[in-house]
Amino acid sequence: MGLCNSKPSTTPCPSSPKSDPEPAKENSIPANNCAFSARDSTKTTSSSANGESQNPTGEQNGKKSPFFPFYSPSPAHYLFSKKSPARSPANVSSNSTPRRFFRKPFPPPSPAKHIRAALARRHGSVKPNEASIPEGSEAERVTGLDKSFGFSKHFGSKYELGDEVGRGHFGYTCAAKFKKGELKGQQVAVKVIPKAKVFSLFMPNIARFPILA
Ligand SMILES: Nc1ncnc2c1ncn2[C@@H]1O[C@H](COP(=O)(O)OP(=O)(O)OP(=O)(O)O)[C@@H](O)[C@H]1O
Repeated sequence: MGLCNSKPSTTPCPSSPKSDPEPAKENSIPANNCAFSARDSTKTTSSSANGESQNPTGEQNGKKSPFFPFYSPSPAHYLFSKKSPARSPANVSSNSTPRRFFRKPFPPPSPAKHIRAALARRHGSVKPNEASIPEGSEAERVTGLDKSFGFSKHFGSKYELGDEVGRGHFGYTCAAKFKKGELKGQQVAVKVIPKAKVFSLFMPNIARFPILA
């Protein structure tokens, strides 16, 4: 399929019947200017007067594409055909990478661990931040800090809560003072995060868990 844009020549078109002894007349359309000349020529080459195929490879070249109902020069149909070496079972088994299904290296973290850790902290069976390793001289400084993050029941007995000094996304910050101990009277900032917000944000699946509610 195509349009011939060349000038009309005096040589006869191969698709035109050979039996026509006279050259094309002026008012007739020249053979080279005719549309679909390639399709017509395919027809003429693929069959002869005897009905036998003159072009043995013509059948393969003129094969219809599986995607288009007409002739396509694309070799795509060969890839999808059973003759294609890419589809042969021998090549599939020997050359292709075998399919392997790997297991996940680690299981996904269970929310139950967080619950168990919170319970352990609450009941004192596990020291808070036991796994953290202080580095160098920082160890001495860190030991003085209260790192028992969590939900302290005795907060009110330790600190005197003051005014709110600011707000964040998760909670608000208040000024507070130590009530007793060595740090008595020292002012600190206490960040208050409502329990409901913590569990709804970080652990939405166990927000209504009865133990921590
Ligand atoms: N030690 C402090 N002294 C004085 N003001 C403070 C202190 N800590 C926090 N604030 C005030 O509280 C505000 C909120 O502090 P916060 O740490 O909650 O901020 P944030 O990290 O943005 O919050 P979030 O993590 O919830 O998004 C701060 O913008 C600041 O104004």
